Formats: sequence, structure tokens, C-alpha cells
Amino acid sequence: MAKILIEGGHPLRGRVRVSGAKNAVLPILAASLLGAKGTSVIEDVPHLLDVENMMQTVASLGAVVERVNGSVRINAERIHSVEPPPELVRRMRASFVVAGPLLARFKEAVIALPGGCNIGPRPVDLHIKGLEAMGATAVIENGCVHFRAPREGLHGARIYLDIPSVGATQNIMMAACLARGQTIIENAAKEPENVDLANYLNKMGARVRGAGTDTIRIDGVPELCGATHAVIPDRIEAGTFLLAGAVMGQGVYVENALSDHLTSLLAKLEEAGVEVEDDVSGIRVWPAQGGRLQPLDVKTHYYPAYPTDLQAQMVACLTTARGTSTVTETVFENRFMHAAELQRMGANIHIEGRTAIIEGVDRLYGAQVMATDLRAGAALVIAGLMAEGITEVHGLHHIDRGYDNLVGKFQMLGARIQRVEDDAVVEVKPGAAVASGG
Ligand SMILES: CC(=O)N[C@H]1[C@@H](OP(=O)(O)OP(=O)(O)OC[C@H]2O[C@@H](n3ccc(=O)[nH]c3=O)[C@H](O)[C@@H]2O)O[C@H](CO)[C@@H](O)[C@@H]1O
Ligand SMILES: C=C(OP(=O)(O)O)C(=O)O
Repeated sequence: MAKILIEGGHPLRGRVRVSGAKNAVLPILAASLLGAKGTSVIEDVPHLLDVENMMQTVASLGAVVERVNGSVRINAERIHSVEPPPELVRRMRASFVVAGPLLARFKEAVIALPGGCNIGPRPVDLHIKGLEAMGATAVIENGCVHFRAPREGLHGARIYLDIPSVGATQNIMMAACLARGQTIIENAAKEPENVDLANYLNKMGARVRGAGTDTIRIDGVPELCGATHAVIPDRIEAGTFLLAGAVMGQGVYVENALSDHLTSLLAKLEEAGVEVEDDVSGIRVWPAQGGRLQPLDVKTHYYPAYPTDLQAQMVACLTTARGTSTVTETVFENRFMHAAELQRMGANIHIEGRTAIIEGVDRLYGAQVMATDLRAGAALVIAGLMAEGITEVHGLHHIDRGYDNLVGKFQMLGARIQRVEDDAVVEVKPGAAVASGG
């Protein structure tokens, strides 16, 4: 099995460039299905397993999808199916957001219940309730949701989301673009990825206002066309490198990182004694005095609060803090699987309900560990960089879902890290891409 080998204890320095955001590009690829005319060109598309899956999902419905270097071209004029293959949909959470575009444009969609990271129960009731409020019916049969719109199509509705769900907001927003009349989404998710999706929809001819606030208003239009759009930088990838730089860096510059999207993380880093400098092109971090963070209390919540997708990486960094930290996970019910793996490396972590209590230790030790989900994988890589000795990280298919060339990028920062495919060592030269395959 493929694994990542890390010799820990070597400082990181230099610069690394963040790729386009996974959680923005996935709904944007799905939204391209709304384009009845013309070709969309999506720029800054990262090389990720999830992106390959979404490209295959959209292509399986009849869209012509082509990757040209960093861009993806999609023509969705001729769609022949409203039923993406369940085996593709089950591979990731974001695939469920093809429901909204298909239902709005073709009045029908049959979508398998989605997969994604194993971080707790992840229902889709809010997606279904929102689409039902717009006139759709939804029947769950054989692990699939069969949506049907009325003959005259979906209509606008006022929808209050019980939870500001990122995916439900996306599904409803996309469906509303072609619905008759106005849709108002209240308690909408405010994540920057949803703002990026709204910007893309508006370039396609939609009328979406208020994305990034609690209330989004969408006036339906009869037709949308392909558009050109560059995806925003990945704030979670940026945060991963900033956290690694905070504990192992000697001046790490994360190019393309947007400080406006990372305010909660940057505030926590400063509280932990890390020096943060930002400019128009990126963010630099200098380590806390003596290289160890001050202990922190961190609570994940919906944007703009501290992101759940940076929780595991933060836990890894706090394992060697100068005292006791707490990290409370409020978004997902079971997102501390990395704690047990970090304990194999000498971390002292107790889980009490939804809170991890982390007693800082002097050092971590290299060990064989398993990535149980995407961000757990990133956390273990950071821990490996911090640890004395050799760490072996397994379960790389999780990491490949969401990090474009993670190993190559850490090598560019001077880390002693390499990816081993089965028994073969893959040489990664600075600037070269690592194939992101399972
Ligand atoms: C592909 C993508 O963009 N994934 C992100 C997205 O996931 P995703 O869109 O799945 O996350 P949601 O915002 O929907 O989930 C937030 C919470 O709402 C609950 N919920 C959600 C929908 C629903 O119908 N019913 C319900 O109860 C979930 O179980 C969870 O507890 O936002 C999460 C929260 O920032 C991130 O961790 C994921 O990286
Ligand atoms: C939880 C994540 O992804 P997904 O929603 O695709 O499972 C993530 O990106 O950390």
C-alpha cells in the first residue's frame, strides 16, 4: 500500500503556493450542468481525486468535460441522463449537489445518498426539505433519492435552514437559479466557497444576491450559459501549511493564501505566540518563541468561526504546546479519530464528549499511523514533521481526495518527506506534480 515517509525534526522554510479550493470547485463543476448554451472554462482547478470524481460524474450525464492543464472546460448543452452512477456519487459528499442543477433544468434527478469523510452521520434532510419547498417531490428507494419537479418546473420559496449547511445552501441556490420567481434562503451558509459558487452562477447569467451573508436572494431566470471563472484559493490547504509553519517553520510564506478567509485561524495563531504577516500575495508565519505554541482553547463552528476542516491539524500542532489546550468540535459528531493515531506518536489527548483535552508533551515520536479521513491525514503529516524519528502515514486515498501534491509542496519547504507507491519510491522534484491517485 502507498504510504508517506517523514523524517521529522527538520525546519520548514521558503514558500509554497496554495491551489484552487476543493470545496469551491466541486459545486462549481456541478453548477456547470445548468449551462444550456456555451462552454464553461473553470481555472485554477486542483489535481484531486474528488475533482476527478466530479468530472467523471458530470461526464457520465453527457457533458463534455476536458482538462487542459490547470483548467477544466465543460459543455453541458447535451445531457442524456439525470442519474449519475451511484458508485461515483458514493465516493464523496459533494456529488449530492448535482441534484439541484439537474432537477431545475431537467425536472428530475436520481442521486445516490452521498459518501465523503467518515466524521459522523451526514444526513441530507435539509437539501431535501429545501428542494421540496420549491415544489419537488423526493422518494428514497434503494439508497437513492428520486427527485421530481412539477411539470411547470420548480418555483421560488422562502427557505429557513435549521443549520447553515454548506451543501444544502449550494443545492438550493443552484436549483433556484432556474426556478420561477424569487427564492430566499435564510440562515444560509456564509462560507467563501459558497460566495465563489454564487459569483460563478452570476457569470452564467443567474441573479444571486447576498451570498456570504445569512440571507441569499435568488431571482430565477429562464436559461443559463457557460462562463469563465477562476476558483478561489483553498483556505483549508493554506491553513494546513500555516499551521505546519507555525510549529516547524523558520519563516514559511504561503502564497495565494487570503487572510480575509482565515481570520479565525490567524487570530488563534497569534494568541499562540506565532508571528503572522500578510500582504496582497499571501501570508507568512514565524514560529512562537522556542518553537512551541502557547496552549489554546479552540471551538469549531460555521464560517467565519474556526473551521472544522482545520481542527485535526490544530490538534496535531497543540500536542507539543506549553500547557493544556482544549479543542471542541461542534460541527461533526465524530471527528476526533486522529487523536488515537496522534497518541501512538506520544501525544497526550483525552476526549470528553465533543472536546479534546490536549496536555502538551515535550516531543512526539515517529510511528506507523493511519489517516482515517482527509484532514486527519494532514494532521498526521504535520505530526510526522514535528516528531523525532520516522513516521509512516498510511491511508493516502483520503489525503489524495483533497490535497494537490501535499508531499511535493512540503518538499519545497525543505521537509524530509517522500511518497512511496507500493514498494517503489516516487521522486518528487520541487515544482513537479505528484499524481493524485487512490
Ligand atoms: C464538499 C464540501 O464542501 N464539504 C464541506 C461541507 O460539507 P457539508 O456540506 O456536508 O457540511 P454541512 O455544512 O452540510 O454540514 C454541517 C452540519 O449540518 C448537518 N447537516 C447537513 C445537511 C443536512 O441536510 N442535514 C444536517 O443535519 C451535518 O451533519 C453537519 O453536522 O461543509 C463542512 C462544514 O464546514 C466541511 O467540513 C466540508 O469540508
Ligand atoms: C470533510 C471534508 O470533505 P467532504 O465534505 O468532501 O467529506 C473536508 O474537506 O475536510
